[in-house]
Amino acid sequence: MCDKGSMAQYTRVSGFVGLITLQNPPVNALSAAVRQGIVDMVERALSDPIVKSVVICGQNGNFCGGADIKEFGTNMSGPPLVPMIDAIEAANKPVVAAIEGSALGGGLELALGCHYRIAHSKARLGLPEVTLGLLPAAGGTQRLSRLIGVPAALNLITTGIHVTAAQALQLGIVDQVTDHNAVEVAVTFSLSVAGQSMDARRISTYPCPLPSDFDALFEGVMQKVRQSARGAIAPVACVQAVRAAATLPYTKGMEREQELMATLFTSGQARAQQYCFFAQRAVGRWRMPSGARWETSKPMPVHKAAVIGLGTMGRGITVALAQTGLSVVAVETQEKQLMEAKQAVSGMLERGAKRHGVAPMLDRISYSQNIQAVAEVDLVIEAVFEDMALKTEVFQQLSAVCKPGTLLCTNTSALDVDKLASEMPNPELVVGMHFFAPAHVMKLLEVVYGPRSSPQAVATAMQLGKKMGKVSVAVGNCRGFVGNRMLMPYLQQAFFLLEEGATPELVDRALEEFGFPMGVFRMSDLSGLDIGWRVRKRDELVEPDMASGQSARIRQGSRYSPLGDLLCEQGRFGQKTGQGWYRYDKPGSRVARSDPWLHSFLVEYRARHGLVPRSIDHQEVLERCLYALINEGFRILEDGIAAGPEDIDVIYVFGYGWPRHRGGPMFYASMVGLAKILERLEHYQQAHPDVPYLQPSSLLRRLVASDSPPIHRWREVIKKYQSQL
Ligand SMILES: CC(C)(COP(=O)(O)OP(=O)(O)OC[C@H]1O[C@@H](n2cnc3c(N)ncnc32)[C@H](O)[C@@H]1OP(=O)(O)O)[C@@H](O)C(=O)NCCC(=O)NCCSC(=O)CC(=O)CCCCCCCCCCCCC(=O)O
Ligand SMILES: NC(=O)C1=CN([C@@H]2O[C@H](COP(=O)(O)OP(=O)(O)OC[C@H]3O[C@@H](n4cnc5c(N)ncnc54)[C@H](O)[C@@H]3O)[C@@H](O)[C@H]2O)C=CC1
Repeated sequence: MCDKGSMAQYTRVSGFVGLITLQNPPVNALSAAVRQGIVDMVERALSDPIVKSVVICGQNGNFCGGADIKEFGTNMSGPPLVPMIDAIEAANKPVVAAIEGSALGGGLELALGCHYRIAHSKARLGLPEVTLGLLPAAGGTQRLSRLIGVPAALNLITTGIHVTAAQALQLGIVDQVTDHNAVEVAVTFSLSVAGQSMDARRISTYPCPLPSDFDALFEGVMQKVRQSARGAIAPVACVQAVRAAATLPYTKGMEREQELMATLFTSGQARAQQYCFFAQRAVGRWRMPSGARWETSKPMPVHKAAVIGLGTMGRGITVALAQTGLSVVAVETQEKQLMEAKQAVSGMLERGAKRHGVAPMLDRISYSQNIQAVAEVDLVIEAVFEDMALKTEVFQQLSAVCKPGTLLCTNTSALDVDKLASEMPNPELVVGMHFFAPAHVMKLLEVVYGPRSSPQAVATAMQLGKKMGKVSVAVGNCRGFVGNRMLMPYLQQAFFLLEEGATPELVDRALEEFGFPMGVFRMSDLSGLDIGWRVRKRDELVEPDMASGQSARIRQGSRYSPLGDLLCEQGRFGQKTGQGWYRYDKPGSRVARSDPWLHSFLVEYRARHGLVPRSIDHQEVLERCLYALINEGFRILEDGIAAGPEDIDVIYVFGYGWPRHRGGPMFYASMVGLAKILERLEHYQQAHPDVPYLQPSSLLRRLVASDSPPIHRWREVIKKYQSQL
């Protein structure tokens, strides 16, 4: 017997079992139609006298990815989840969830309403609502706390992590894990408990086990989430909801869960985080200005890869490639570096393997000092010093050594990828693969294409990035690509603010309160001040100890702050030298302390240049630093370097610590209001006419003139703008 009409299919199997299958590909999200289907089919199964038990599963080996996130911004209709799940729990016939694939968010809440949960060994379970700016408001906070206890529930709900079936069994979330067909196992099991009372299986009736150190536990977790979430409200609400589970009867706890969800549901933070969810997926559907795009570009197979240069980046890239299962040839010319790299790579692989309970992939890597060793690889990632002449030489050697068709990638952070390609016999095989440090940890990868890069080369780099677990974004070739290019005006404004009266502490505090894990000066100290100094020297911006007065702060016709150069001249390179914008107890130590020397230096510097310090507030810091960065984002869109605002936002959230609950710089601009951003940029530009970065971009003006359309409609305006250029 079978009813295929709705988005929850009903079949009677094994004679007496009502099997309800959710059907909403690709993840069986609980859309209004699916919820209606479940309500109808559960009612049907429970009222059918022949049916003794019920099994709920998902189509195509995937239980349920939770509520349909696309519905959140709309007028939601259809049956609500809470009464639907309550009705399942109240059923007088056993209801068993057969979990294959994912049971996430509302999907897991649905399973928690069932009397038993049987999971396939490859299944993943979790309550990831916090990552969408929400909390599990279909009873998830109340039932999970009762089922697995408060500490474990807090961990799952405040982090949104997915657990494996084995971990879920250990925690007590599922009753059984199987390597066989989970639906068949669930059907057989459901018949074995048919006719029994389900009173002891209704989680909502369980008492919530209280930990002995109750207050200390909640205080500790609250402190932790406040520290790591930096202004995000969802993790705090999650802790409050679990606390309600621990202190209130179930119905009161449910009321509290709903109350907290109501605040989150309509918040800007939830909109921002849900935007990020879809933006992260949208960047995979890349396109190039030539019209080449993801669907029509076939990646080349990559089984064996090489890394050239085993410094900071090369080591991380080697680890990431090996962890993906590829064979890696790692080449380093300096013997000492090679020895150190071998040790470092092995250490990273062993630590990673221990964390994930797998074998380290040490035997996947072969080391060499000779570039001839890469003859048979499918793809090379070059990570030698940031020097165009050296990179050109290495690429020429690679062209001679590698088999035909090998893809040649550079990890340059700012050099001209197209210029490098133009020196090669096969420029179509050259792309940038710009990883972020540490390369085996950071999620972002910018795949940089030039006008000569073939779509196949871009597709291959994008696919490899995905396999490596990276969020890969295809971007055009320009100085600094997307991320580092936008960083320039941000850093510049931070320097100017110091000249005008701010301190590194004040600027950093404003940015950290905004949600960055580190302010611009603490971050610069961590990365090393010498990196920017070297770039500025190459750009001929650095002048030896200049005279005082205005002209000392003008370079190439624009305002310039030599503050960073002056620190470097003193050997203050940041954490590695124990001194930078802050002081550190010793070189390499991480705790940044206020430095009286730096404050006196700033006072003396301002006096020398006739600068009268003024009081600067957080608002000005945010507007000057962030709006200048956003303005450059608009220029990047104008130039076609990024295909859309989502690409920029994903780069900033995954590579630069932009707080996810603020959606990324371009989304943030849309929330602040484009007219306001334009007005403030015009205001600051009038005050600082010698700063080109504050000159509002034409695209920003155009968008404001078009009544500031919502962010998902910017692409239309950009396209029109570009066609008129
Ligand atoms: C499931 C995954 C792990 C699969 O991963 P993968 O295979 O890699 O595929 P993807 O590329 O990620 O996805 C494929 C495709 O599917 C889309 N998609 C995925 N999940 C969803 C989803 N849940 N909804 C919609 N679409 C989804 C994805 O976007 C892709 O499509 P594309 O974008 O076109 O490429 C992985 O996908 C994943 O992790 N998914 C998300 C899982 C998740 O976060 N689930 C939680 C969802 S939130 C939830 O369940 C909420 C609740 O439980 C609470 C419900 C209560 C709601 C009631 C509201 C009441 C509020 C009261 C307010 C009152 C206000 C007032 O008073 O007025
Ligand atoms: N360090 C960072 O945070 C980031 C750096 N990058 C880029 O990655 C590249 C490498 O940077 P780092 O790893 O920081 O440099 P690094 O200085 O730590 O390492 C470079 C390594 O290349 C080796 N090398 C030099 N010439 C070689 C050759 N011909 N063959 C083989 N090995 C050679 C050197 O001996 C050294 O071990 C640069 O282009 C840099 O701009 C990109 C993103 C972030």
